[in-house]
Amino acid sequence: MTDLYHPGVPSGQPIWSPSAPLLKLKGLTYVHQDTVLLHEIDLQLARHGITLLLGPNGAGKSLLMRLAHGLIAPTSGDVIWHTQPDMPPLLQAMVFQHPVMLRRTALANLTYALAARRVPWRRRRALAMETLERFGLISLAQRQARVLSGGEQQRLALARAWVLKPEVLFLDEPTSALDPASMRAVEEAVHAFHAEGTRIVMSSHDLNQARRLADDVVLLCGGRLVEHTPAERFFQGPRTPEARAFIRGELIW
Ligand SMILES: Nc1ncnc2c1ncn2[C@@H]1O[C@H](COP(=O)(O)OP(=O)(O)OP(=O)(O)O)[C@@H](O)[C@H]1O
Repeated sequence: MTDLYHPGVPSGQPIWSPSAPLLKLKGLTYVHQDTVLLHEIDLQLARHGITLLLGPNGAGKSLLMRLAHGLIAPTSGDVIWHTQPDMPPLLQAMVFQHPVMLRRTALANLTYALAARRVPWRRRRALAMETLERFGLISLAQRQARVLSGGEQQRLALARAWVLKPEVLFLDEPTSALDPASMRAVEEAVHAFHAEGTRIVMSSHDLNQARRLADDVVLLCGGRLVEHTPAERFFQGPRTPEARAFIRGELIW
């Protein structure tokens, strides 16, 4: 954690700076049964923006997000969130590729999340209904969440994240298997989160989507970080042969 401390300040006193990276991954490595799934990832993410994780199947995108989100522990290396001193940890949420819904109605999935956040019960229903409306789900409020279609569940998962007002949101391929209208709704939601100040990190296989959404792009391949570049530069003139091949639609491993 030493580099979160200003070198000129005695006794390691932390210096808060809004321009410092929000997240640093340092030498992040994840090994499962002697197989190295993530190799010494060094990555710094700015405080604001939308980061797209790209890469072929099995590149390690989900693993990277689960490690950063704290769902699993790295074998070695560090996940360092640079937050203001004396402030509570950042409020984070993650929406999975196949969201897990509670065995309750769509509405109750949201009110339950609000209860877990200790929102007073008098306010929960109104907040949940307002959010369902926003995500085009109001007509499904009383339907069991687990019988909703894949696209509806994705939107409900985003709505559930929305009511939590997270400061950081990880999205794991949130539009895979969605029809064009649902995909557009999810992308609008991503923009809305961003407009509310939520830091977004998401994975996708859709290069057009990455072009539409990304401020910066992280390309992973075979558990290694190949390139981390501002989105415009990534699409106009990627630095690495792997990134050039990936944009051409060629397989990279
Ligand atoms: N808990 C785990 N135990 C063992 N292997 C795992 C585990 N989680 C992920 N892996 C392996 O790690 C590699 C990276 O998986 P990950 O899900 O991160 O890939 P991805 O880039 O998100 O792929 P996709 O685009 O197909 O979703 C894969 O080879 C996967 O089989």
